[in-house]
Amino acid sequence: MPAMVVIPTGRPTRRVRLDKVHSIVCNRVKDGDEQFLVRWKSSTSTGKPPLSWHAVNELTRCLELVQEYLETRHKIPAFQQSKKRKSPDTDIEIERRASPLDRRLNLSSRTPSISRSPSVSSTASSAVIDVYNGVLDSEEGFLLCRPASGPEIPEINITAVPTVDMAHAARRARVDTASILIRAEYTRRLEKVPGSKIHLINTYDSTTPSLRFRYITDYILREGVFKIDQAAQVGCKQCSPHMGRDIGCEYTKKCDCLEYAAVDENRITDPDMRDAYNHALATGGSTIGFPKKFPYFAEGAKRERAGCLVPFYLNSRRPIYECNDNCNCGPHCRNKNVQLGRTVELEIFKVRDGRGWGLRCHHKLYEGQFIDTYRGEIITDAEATRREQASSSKAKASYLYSLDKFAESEGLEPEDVYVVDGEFMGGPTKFINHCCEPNCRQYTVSYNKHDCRVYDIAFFACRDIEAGEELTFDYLDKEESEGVDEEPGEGAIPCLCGAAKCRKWLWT
Ligand SMILES: C[S@@+](CC[C@H](N)C(=O)[O-])C[C@H]1O[C@@H](n2cnc3c(N)ncnc32)[C@H](O)[C@@H]1O
Repeated sequence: MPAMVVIPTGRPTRRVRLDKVHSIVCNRVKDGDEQFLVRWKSSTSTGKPPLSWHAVNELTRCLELVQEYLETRHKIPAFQQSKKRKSPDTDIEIERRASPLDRRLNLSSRTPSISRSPSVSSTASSAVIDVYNGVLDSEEGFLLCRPASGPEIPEINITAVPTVDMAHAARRARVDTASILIRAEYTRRLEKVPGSKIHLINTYDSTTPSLRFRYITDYILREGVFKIDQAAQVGCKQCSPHMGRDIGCEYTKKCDCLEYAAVDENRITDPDMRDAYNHALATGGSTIGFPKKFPYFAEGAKRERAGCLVPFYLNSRRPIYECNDNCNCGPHCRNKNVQLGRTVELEIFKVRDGRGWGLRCHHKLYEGQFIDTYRGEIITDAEATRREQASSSKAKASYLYSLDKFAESEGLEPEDVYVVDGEFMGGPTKFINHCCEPNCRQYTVSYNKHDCRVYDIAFFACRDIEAGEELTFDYLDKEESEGVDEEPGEGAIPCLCGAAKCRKWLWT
């Protein structure tokens, strides 16, 4: 019995399963359909893994692979074929010779494919599926391909795919439908992100940010990372929701959450208290019991300032301590802001000058306004080093954030510091580009003063920002006094921020 190629019938949509696909190796237009050559995963390592052509609407479950292929399509390696040998896709060869495009497509669809003999027309689609090195099968509406051999099955060595002709045709074939599907999938995912709407805007080309990225709203803790359980968080016990204006913790001397917050020196008017405070400063003693600076403007401030970070915190590096669910101050305490999540509408947009994608706000932002947090996987320092070394991208460092704010004060060794990796999982703030004169800044926000290893990194506007202006922050984020090296280090990326005081490198 000859080996079979089974094409499922009777199902309107056949979908290729992501977990079965190794990669996409080529594309073409056939019978008006944008098609992609799927390389299937094979249990045995073979130079001849199963391959088959699929219309893009069969690939909606593996669009990230289609996207990755399209991003490198212009540089797909073409393997030189011997003059005598025929391309496995003779029709593509014809596509290349003829012109204009429509004629090429018509011709190609009329030209018999050499692999037709083992393929069977599907009732589900007009397209004929060319299958190489394998047998195509259906399983509960999904397509699967398994390795097989036999005289009826055309064989191709994977190292010969794509051929020069295939690669040539692939580069010129239109991929509009694939681009639309990829964008629609990304937009669908954005719509699921909690909080105000996030738009995707690209007036520049047809690309979409990577579908490999997963939107998350909370950290994902990886192996070796421990966070103090929420139930064990210490809350403020002396406060109450009704301490005057029903806004929770307004007596900052009482609030246990603000125990370690910055002291409000202006409110130390009593001479004895001033002496005690000066003594604490001189000896590095505790500042518990002194009036503390409250981080956010209250409702009594100008309407647009309510909830914004006060200048003291905005211009300093002091951590912000917010109240938490175990506090007595109630849900409306004005010391709960970052933890309530993003309220501003954002736009991920394609930047025209080679910096990739960027982030901007759909409406005006006010100085001190909270934008969003940086999210990602929390990994150990060792894992961060491993990922950096394994990454082929020089840009990897720009997705890694050390949670080292309290390392010095708490005596943490560098290897005990956790790192947030936001490259493949995170939020829209992943798209904030660097600027040497930025309009945003990142701040440490803690909901649990006893956890010095896990806290939030929150972005706030450091000046008023007009609607549509790109949001940026300084990737170096050094203290004013630290200074910046002039010479670029290994892996430094030239800075394209265009600021008058540009340091020329993303980091040095
Ligand atoms: C955290 S990502 C920011 C989002 C990124 N533009 C994207 O498309 O995904 C950091 C990367 O963006 C690029 N980038 C950000 N700011 C830049 C700048 N000022 N100059 C050049 N490249 C920049 C660099 O490739 C950097 O590694």
